[in-house]
Amino acid sequence: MTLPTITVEKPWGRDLLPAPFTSPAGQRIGEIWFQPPSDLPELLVKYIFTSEKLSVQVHPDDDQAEAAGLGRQGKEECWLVIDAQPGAQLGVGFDAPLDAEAMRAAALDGSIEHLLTWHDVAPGDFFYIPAGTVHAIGAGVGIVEIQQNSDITYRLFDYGRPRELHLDAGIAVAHGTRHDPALRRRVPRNGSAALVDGPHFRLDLMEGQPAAGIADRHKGKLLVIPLAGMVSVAGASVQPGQCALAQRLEDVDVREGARLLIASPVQSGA
Ligand SMILES: O=P(O)(O)OC[C@H]1O[C@](O)(CO)[C@@H](O)[C@@H]1O
Repeated sequence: MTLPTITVEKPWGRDLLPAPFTSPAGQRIGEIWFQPPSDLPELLVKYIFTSEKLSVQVHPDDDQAEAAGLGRQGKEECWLVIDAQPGAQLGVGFDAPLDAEAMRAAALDGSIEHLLTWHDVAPGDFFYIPAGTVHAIGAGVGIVEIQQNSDITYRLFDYGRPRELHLDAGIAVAHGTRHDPALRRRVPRNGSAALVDGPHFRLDLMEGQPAAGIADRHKGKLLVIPLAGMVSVAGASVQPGQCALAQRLEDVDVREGARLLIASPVQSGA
């Protein structure tokens, strides 16, 4: 089953989207969401296309989301860069430790942007962003984002745009620390790679038919996100730019040379 999409306007989005996406005239689209199916509600897949920086922001974990009365899921997310203009960057974690008071002051005067660790990025760069990591996606990138199905973003700084900030809530959950280098990597141009192994979901990049071992990681329903080439789920073609629900990995057929991401939730206790 191919998931329905929602196009989301964003002040940092683009007037023109890369194929196969199209932007309605006069709208600045920043995100394409694939509506989570009712029988796999834990994960949300988005494409993100930027022309300006996103807010400097942070997300809560499961316990913090629940304590705030915002649902049972926090928001851990990960990004695979699929296109990047020269000089495009992602800001993740801080260069040096920062306490809550200094973080608040830096958010208020905007200097927080310069305290983040900014990474030059290219297609194939992959980042896992645990809840509590202060981050900002930069201008001129295209990203596939796989995240817990939660829409809780606490904005700490928004470059003066007239959107709501969430300083108290954000600083309460933000870690004033560096991003763990083990949580980022450049994935190979060819071949398969296990990208995320919990705690909330598993994510694999696959080329061609599933390699041995992948079936052990994705035992139940999964989301299929083709990046290039011919992929089908239960006999129905799924194109790059689409996302489909598969009942099981055996239903996914991948033609030689095709590349795709597959994602499945980690059930608690699994
Ligand atoms: O508040 P902003 O700047 O629009 O950013 C929100 C977006 O940022 C992300 O958390 C990515 O960092 C998206 O999942 C989310 O939709």
